[in-house]
Amino acid sequence: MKFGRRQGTHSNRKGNFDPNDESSVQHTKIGQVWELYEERQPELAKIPFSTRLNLERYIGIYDRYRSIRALWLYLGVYLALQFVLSLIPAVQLWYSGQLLAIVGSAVENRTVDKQLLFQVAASRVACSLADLVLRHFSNLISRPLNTRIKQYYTIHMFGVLARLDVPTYDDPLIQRQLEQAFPTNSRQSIVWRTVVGTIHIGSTAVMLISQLSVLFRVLKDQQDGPLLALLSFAHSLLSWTSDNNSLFTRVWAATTQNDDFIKLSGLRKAIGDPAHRKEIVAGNMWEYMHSEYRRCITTLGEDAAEFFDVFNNFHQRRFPSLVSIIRRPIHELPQIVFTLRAVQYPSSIPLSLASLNLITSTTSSFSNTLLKLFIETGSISDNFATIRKMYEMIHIENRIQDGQSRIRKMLRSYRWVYRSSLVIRTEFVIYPHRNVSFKYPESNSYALNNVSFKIAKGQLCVILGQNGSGKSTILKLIARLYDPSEGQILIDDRDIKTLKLTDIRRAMAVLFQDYTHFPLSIKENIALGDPGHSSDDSRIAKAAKFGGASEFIERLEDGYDTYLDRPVRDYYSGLPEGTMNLFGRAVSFGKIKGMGGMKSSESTSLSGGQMQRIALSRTFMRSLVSEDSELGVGLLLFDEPLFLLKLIMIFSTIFPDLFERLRHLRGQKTMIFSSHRFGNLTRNADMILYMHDSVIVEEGSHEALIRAGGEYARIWNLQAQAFL
Ligand SMILES: Nc1ncnc2c1ncn2[C@@H]1O[C@H](COP(=O)(O)OP(=O)(O)OP(=O)(O)O)[C@@H](O)[C@H]1O
Repeated sequence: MKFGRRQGTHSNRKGNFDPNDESSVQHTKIGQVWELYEERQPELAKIPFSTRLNLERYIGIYDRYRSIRALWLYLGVYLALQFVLSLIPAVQLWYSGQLLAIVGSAVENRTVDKQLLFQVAASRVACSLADLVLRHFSNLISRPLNTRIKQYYTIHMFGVLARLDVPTYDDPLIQRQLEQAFPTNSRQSIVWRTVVGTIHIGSTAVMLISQLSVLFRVLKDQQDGPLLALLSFAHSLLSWTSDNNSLFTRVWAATTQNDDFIKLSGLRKAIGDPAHRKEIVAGNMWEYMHSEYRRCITTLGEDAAEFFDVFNNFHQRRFPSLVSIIRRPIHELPQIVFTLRAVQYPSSIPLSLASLNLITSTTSSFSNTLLKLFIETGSISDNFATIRKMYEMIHIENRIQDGQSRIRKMLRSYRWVYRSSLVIRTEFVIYPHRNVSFKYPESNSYALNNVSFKIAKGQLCVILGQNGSGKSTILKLIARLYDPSEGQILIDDRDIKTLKLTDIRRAMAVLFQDYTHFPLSIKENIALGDPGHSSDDSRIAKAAKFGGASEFIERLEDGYDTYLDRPVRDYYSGLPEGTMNLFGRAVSFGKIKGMGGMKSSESTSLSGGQMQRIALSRTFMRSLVSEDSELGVGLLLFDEPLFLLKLIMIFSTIFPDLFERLRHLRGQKTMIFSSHRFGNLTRNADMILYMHDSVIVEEGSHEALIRAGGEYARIWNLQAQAFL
């Protein structure tokens, strides 16, 4: 059998545009690898400012910026500087016109007004110095402006990201918008780029209008002045249209379905990623990978490149367009007009030469400015749309909607009932699942199918079942990471959806199977279990002790301050260690690294089990809250915690009464374990839910299930002895 890619299955998920819709999308194949899809624009939309500006959108953004008051002073000065800077070319042009007048009168009267000439020359020098100084100040101001805007924007985006729940965050549409609005490696924020771009468009417009009016005044009395100006402008405009192949102003996307290129990219990624190094070396994979890499590159030739490189080559290979061919003779026309005029009226040569020089230099700077203006207006409206999206993202509704009832209120009422037994702090008494069914977003099959069960307060429940049977999903629904597609989950007879999410989350501690480590210190990693006590070192140490992590943490060089994966990389110069530099000195970083306290490795390796102990300590940190808080953790959820299960297995053989003690230690806390393992844990569980294919097939205590003689009993008899 040969594996193959499914053909013709373009995704129709939300947010993907359909490349088969040829009426709105133009498809171009760029070489063997890349497919470019461009949105067809109505002709009118290619003209900047032709589409209606929706002012209300921008006013909304302005309102938000009003809150950063310090910005406005900087911005005012920046604007004033840009305005003055945009007038300087017109002033310079005016002085050039004065020079032209001096040349004209010199030709006519054979005398030069020396004083005026010096004045004009000095003024031009002054203009260019003023330009230099103003630009310097403008750069000085732009730095703090950029930093402040970027910081404001970063905090905003952190908030946007932090508040999203699991299904919302996982939505590919949201992911794409986040990537767009929150580029990770850009030095300038899109907001600052847009502010600068908008100001630049304004100042360019001022510059063009002021230059044009001065040029008109200077040339209107010159012979052939208007004609020469017209020809030069025609050339500038044509050069803009013929160069306008750029992708800047269009909506486009490029993809590839080329197997060799995809494989080549995968191989390149794998070889450069330290995570794969162990397997590559131990599995002796490098020879195969190298030969495959070579084969793919050889097959694809020049096309084995990223999109922009291939796209540029593609355009360079194309024959010049008709417009760019016509552009060449038009470029020479002003010279031809000047030559003809000079033959006809030799005496006018100096003046015509000066006008020609003035016009060509002005129009070439015009054409550049115009080109930039067109590009910027095209991309600026996209930028505004992106910024607006970015601000609106704070209003993205989480898929999991918050409830209104405070658990604290429930607690009070229970306190009243249980006045005599104040030990009871949490009232997470029962967790019934009522006919719950659930499908993951974007999935067509049930992960849970009509599941019902009931767990009483303080019970130890073990959910058993094979891979993919739905165990973790139950825990995720109890933690309200997702909501059931059908049915209800009740806590103390209240629908979990009506309870405040913060209260639910505060009242439970979860250790997920696919737990993660945050790129923070070990101390922070544990403290995040209970952020309210993050500066309480003794509590963190206690949690680490419970989690079985304290011993190895204390042995680490930096102890609790160790970073497992340091999020900030060190920078080194590019000279390779062990080689000679230009002056014959051996390149060695040893001394520098020693002085700077830089480590040879930027990550500290721990074993899988040790990693799990840190995650377990975080869970215990959370459950310690219950010891001195009014609303403590009442429910502990453990998703296949291998380390904990192993510990329980070992200790239960040494201390036969372990489960009694656990029960006592646990107090009123309810515990739910998801596990594959049959053993002491299941034997001592108050309740076992045995799952198969998204359904609970058996339910009860160990004894009851053994008596029932079903699947649980069968597997217990086959396997359990090994785990005891
Ligand atoms: N995020 C997800 N998106 C789509 N489907 C998912 C997702 N997570 C799990 N599933 C699917 O839901 C079903 C139940 O998965 P679940 O993780 O609950 O199983 P499990 O019993 O915990 O398995 P394991 O013992 O391997 O952890 C599986 O078919 C799985 O493929």
